[in-house]
Amino acid sequence: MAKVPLLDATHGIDPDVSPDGWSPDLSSSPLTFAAFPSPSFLHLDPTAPTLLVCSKPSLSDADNAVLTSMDLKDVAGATHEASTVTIHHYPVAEPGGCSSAPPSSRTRKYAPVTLTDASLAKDLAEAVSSLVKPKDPRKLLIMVNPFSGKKLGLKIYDGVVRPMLERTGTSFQTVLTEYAGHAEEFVKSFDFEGTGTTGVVTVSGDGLLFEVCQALRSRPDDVFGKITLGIVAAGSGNGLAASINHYIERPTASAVDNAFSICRGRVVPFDLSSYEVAGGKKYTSFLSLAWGIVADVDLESEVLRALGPLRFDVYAVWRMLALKKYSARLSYIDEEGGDMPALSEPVPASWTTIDDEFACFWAVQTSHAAYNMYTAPPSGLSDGKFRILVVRKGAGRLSLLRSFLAFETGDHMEQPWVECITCTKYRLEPTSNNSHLGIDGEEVEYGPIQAQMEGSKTTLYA
Ligand SMILES: Nc1ncnc2c1ncn2[C@@H]1O[C@H](COP(=O)(O)OP(=O)(O)OP(=O)(O)O)[C@@H](O)[C@H]1O
Repeated sequence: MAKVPLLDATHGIDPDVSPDGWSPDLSSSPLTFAAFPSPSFLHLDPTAPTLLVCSKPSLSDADNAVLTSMDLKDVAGATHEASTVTIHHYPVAEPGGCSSAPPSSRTRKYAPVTLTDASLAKDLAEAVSSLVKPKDPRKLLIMVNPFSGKKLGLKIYDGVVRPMLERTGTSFQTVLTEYAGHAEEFVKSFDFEGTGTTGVVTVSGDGLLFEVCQALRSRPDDVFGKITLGIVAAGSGNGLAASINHYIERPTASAVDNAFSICRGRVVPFDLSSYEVAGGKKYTSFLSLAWGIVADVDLESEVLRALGPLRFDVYAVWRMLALKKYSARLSYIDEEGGDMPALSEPVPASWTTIDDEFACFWAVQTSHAAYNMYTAPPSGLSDGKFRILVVRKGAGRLSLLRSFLAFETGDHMEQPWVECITCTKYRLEPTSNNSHLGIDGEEVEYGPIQAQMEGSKTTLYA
């Protein structure tokens, strides 16, 4: 079968046609217009970024039938082996019937095409790949926690992430963490520049990415501004993955979606914040600070880890029945710029201060603090604010229980006993010594703590 002429892919196509910045690079190369033996033909539709498998070699044939179509937004790449080309197509499953449910996660659909000769297969695979691959050369450092959540980290890596990275020709190196602190040690001394590494992706819960961030902040080379972070959900809480899913407007997105975004290289600005605890130790955070009942549920429920995400619900009920009194001084301000006072000094007079008992205290900077906790509906991934959710004393167990149930939908924002404080700097000084402090789900030193929003210091695959 003869190779049919090239279709000029640049002609008549608006490169900005895709509303969310996923427009393929249609200016780079015309797509080879290749003949399949069936007989069917692969076209790039000149009016939309779509690959069409048609029954005729020319789109202009009036009686041409479109056998199948693939939106380029859903194509991760194409590979070839001998004369077979495989187009790696990951469309989003639409809800069935008349359901009004939102589209769910991506699933892989094979589009294997056998051509008459290997060089044609190579041309076609390269042409499709060049349309969808990120423009800049990339190399990713993938860190996998085999013990995240229900210990599915390795399975998700081997079953989803590694094959997709390979299929899309993404360059990467992988480290399986062997103990808590391994990722931090590794990243601290990793040669990003020498290896040409441009991104760090964890296949884990939020905890492993938190570890990576502490290593990145400790480096002298300000590497946050030079790399992109990514996460493929494999943990128990998965707050960042849930926030990304919310950002891309697909709440049920899965590890396949996370990996797809990483392979396609869609990058968005991402906020980081800086925490300081007594003694001067600092932490970098991307998610939350929990104290009081929220921290107790998150950190004390570690003993129920075998239950997976259910451990939070079981422990929350117990903690609410045996409710403690948590008292603290909370000070905050919502201002751009300005320095943070030393933790040992009083806060400036311009700050607001509350001395009280708090049934709940949860400071978050993304929409979701966990996969089922839509804690801060106004927050995105980079809006430069903390949202502190506070329930003060007097609300009672029943109200608190109603808030915990409402966290899943965000309805707590309508409850009169829930305050949502928006700020860029805050300090929490616990005056009761009966709880924990957890940054991004990881326990830190108990005592006075203060935080400053640093804004979009880095980027994130989303
Ligand atoms: N090989 C390992 N063995 C034991 N612990 C590890 C290992 N690798 C990493 N860790 C630690 O495990 C902790 C939890 O990891 P991770 O966040 O991946 O899962 P998770 O706690 O189940 O999820 P989430 O943080 O979303 O609730 C982290 O503090 C990390 O330091």
